[in-house]
Amino acid sequence: RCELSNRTGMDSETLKRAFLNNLFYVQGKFPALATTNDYYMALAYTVRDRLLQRWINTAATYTELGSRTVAYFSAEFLMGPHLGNNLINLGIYDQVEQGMAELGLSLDELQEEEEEPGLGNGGLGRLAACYLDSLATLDIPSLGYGIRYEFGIFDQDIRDGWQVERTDKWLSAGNPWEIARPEWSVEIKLGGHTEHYTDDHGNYRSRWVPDQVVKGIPYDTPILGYQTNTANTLRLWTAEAPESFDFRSFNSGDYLGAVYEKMISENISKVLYPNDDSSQGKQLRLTQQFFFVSCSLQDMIRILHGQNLPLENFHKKFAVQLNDTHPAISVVELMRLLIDHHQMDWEQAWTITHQTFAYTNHTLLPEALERWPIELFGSLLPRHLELIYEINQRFLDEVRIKFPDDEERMIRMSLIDESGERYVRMAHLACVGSHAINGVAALHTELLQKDVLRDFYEMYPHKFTNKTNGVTPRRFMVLSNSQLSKLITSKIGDSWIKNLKELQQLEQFVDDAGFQVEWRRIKQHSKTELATYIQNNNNITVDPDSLFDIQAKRFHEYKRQHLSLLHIVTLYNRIKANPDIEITPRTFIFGGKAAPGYFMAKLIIKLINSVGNVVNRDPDVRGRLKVVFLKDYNVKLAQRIYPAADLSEQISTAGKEASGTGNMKFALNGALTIGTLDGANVEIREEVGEENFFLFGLTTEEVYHKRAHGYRSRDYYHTNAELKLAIDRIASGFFSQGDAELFRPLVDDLLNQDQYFLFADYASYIACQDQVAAVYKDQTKWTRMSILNAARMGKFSSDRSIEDYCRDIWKVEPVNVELRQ
Ligand SMILES: CCc1ccc([C@H](C)CC(=O)N[C@@H]2O[C@H](CO)[C@@H](O)[C@H](O)[C@H]2O)cc1
Repeated sequence: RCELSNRTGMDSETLKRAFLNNLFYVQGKFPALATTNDYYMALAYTVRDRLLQRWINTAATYTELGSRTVAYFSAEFLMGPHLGNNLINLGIYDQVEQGMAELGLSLDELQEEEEEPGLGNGGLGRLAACYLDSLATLDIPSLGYGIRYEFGIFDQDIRDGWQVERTDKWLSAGNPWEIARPEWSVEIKLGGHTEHYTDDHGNYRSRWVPDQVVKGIPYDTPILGYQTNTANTLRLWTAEAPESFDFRSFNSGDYLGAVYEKMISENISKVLYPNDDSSQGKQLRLTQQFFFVSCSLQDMIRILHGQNLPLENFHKKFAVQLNDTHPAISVVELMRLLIDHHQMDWEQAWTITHQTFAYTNHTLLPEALERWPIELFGSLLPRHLELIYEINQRFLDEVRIKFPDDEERMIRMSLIDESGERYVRMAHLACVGSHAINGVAALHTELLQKDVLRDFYEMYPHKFTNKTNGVTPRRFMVLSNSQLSKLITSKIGDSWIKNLKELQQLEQFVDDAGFQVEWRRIKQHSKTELATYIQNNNNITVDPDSLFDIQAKRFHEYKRQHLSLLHIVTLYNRIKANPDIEITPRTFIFGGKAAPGYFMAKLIIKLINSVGNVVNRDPDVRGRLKVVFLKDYNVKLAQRIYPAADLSEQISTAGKEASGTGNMKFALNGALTIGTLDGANVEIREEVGEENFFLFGLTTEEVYHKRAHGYRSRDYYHTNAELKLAIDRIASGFFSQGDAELFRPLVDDLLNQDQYFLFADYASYIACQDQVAAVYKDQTKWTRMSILNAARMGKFSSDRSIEDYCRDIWKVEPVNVELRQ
């Protein structure tokens, strides 16, 4: 018992003792020799013990009850650093901070030591992480299933203004937050051919004879809820060769051959594809998707059997959410396992499959919709291709009945794209194989139903619902903005952390001068913290009193980072035209990675740094404008940025950003939003009130209309003097030491295509920004709007999103976990 108490006690003394114990017995170090990493590891293991107690009790409870479980299938989980989040959810952050201080250590510094698991690109991966936090906090039995990439999203360095990618060796110092479970390894097949035979009951049977077998090893990470005993599991798969050494080849002197299998297999979970929103169609990517899906489904069948539940109840036990099309092969793999491995008949297998899966679409961009060449697909997954043909046949029979004599529709809806080298359309497979389909914001779901998935909406209107995204207030408020959270709690208590709608109660203090001063002081504090970070990392001095205007997200032309650049150049031109002009001092802060192969996105990063080099040094500017590019934007850096923002840039072309989630995190931290009516901006504006939102730009309908009726961006260039001056300034080479060629591709694209309507939205954007500058001068008004923004963001908690999924799609109930051991 005392040993147990020392490993589960939550008071500062016990924690300190356990910490020193782990430094000694786990790290094998004593203070004189210990490195910061030793201290971090010792603390991590101390916290892990408290997690394990809840983890084991949770698993025991679920096993006993055979609880219905949500399985969240995602190729990406952008978890962020674990230490701080686990301290918050355990409710021991302050005790540990005090304990460490008493030992002469800084908890902040120890947190800095943790390599964040960057197992995702952006929005989709981070949403999965927020959802795991909410599932546990709401006591919903759930499993996250994905890939344990050896190398996550690349580390971004900036060299001479250009993005440079560095390998993300996140596991090099070990990972105290995971436990390997080799005992639950499974094997998956790849390649080869299929054979068909009649079994001794006269049934027509198929078998898959692979030409490669790979082992999948699960690594489990506990996901603790906030102030609850529930700790769910994130199960990530690593690929290994079944035999790590082939002695036969070795003995025949073929040393390379001896480890060839090992190398090939391990490549499968080697690295995350760094593309965000454009499918490359690489074989390894499909192999990765099939690998984790097959491992996960086999694992779920093992769990079912372990709880003596019949396979026929698979869909009763598990609700599987497909996080975009990346795991869509699941539909076929479950059919194969049920029919080929468990001799189930087609109808029953299909009923179970259809009722198990639900599909979330996260993007409208055509280039992001995955479709696999039949050739590639069939060579890697020959049995699955056969099953897809069968699924397609039966599906098209259904379509023909509902829409007779509509060949066009058949061709449009088929799982097979017959054009070119022929392709498998993964979004179609996901729609046909799922009982529910959802978009991630009201406007996005509407556009899916009206456009991208229109045929499927007409075929299955009952399947479609909207599930507006959300974010976890634990990491993005309590952990990353503790001062603001403490102020809020001091006014309305702390139950807002689990019931974000309660933030609304802050409205009663909106005109309370003392509260306003406190609110502004805390924002100022966060801005000063970020200013220090910028000084240390970018060697740029920024004024914390200036308006912090921030755009932090992946680089993509539809997100229009180059539109806010046009604003910066416009302000600069105004100053150059009249240095005494009255301008609200602004600090423009950018953060975000570009997919390594995305030339235009990388050129925009270069342009930001080039404009910064000139503007930040120009004496005429007198420090009134500063441009900062914060490198290596990730979850850890995001936690520094959201609390320090005055203005949140959400300026995508209407109809392009499915939802956005950064927009929610900025507003929850008191930033005001300048944005278009796109994605979740629409709902944010509805909640906070149009008078507290800086709206500009074309609506989705107007964009459709302009695109349909021939849009000539050059006309805007010729009719808007400030726009022309800004473009000419860039085109002249002024920001590139006179090299007019450098940014020509960007300028030419805007003058000739401008497929994202920057020029069409320029005037209204600039006018809106001038309005922003005017309001910022009235700090009382600004603070009032800032308080109202945060107070009215309750809807955008990922807890609300998860409650919607549980009610409408997963039909799953919370399970209460007692700490019995
Ligand atoms: C195949 C390459 C690839 C990789 C990732 C993706 C993701 C769907 C891109 C993504 O992260 N989409 C973002 O998802 C967020 C969560 O729903 C939304 O808030 C963003 O608007 C959407 O861009 C598409 C294609």
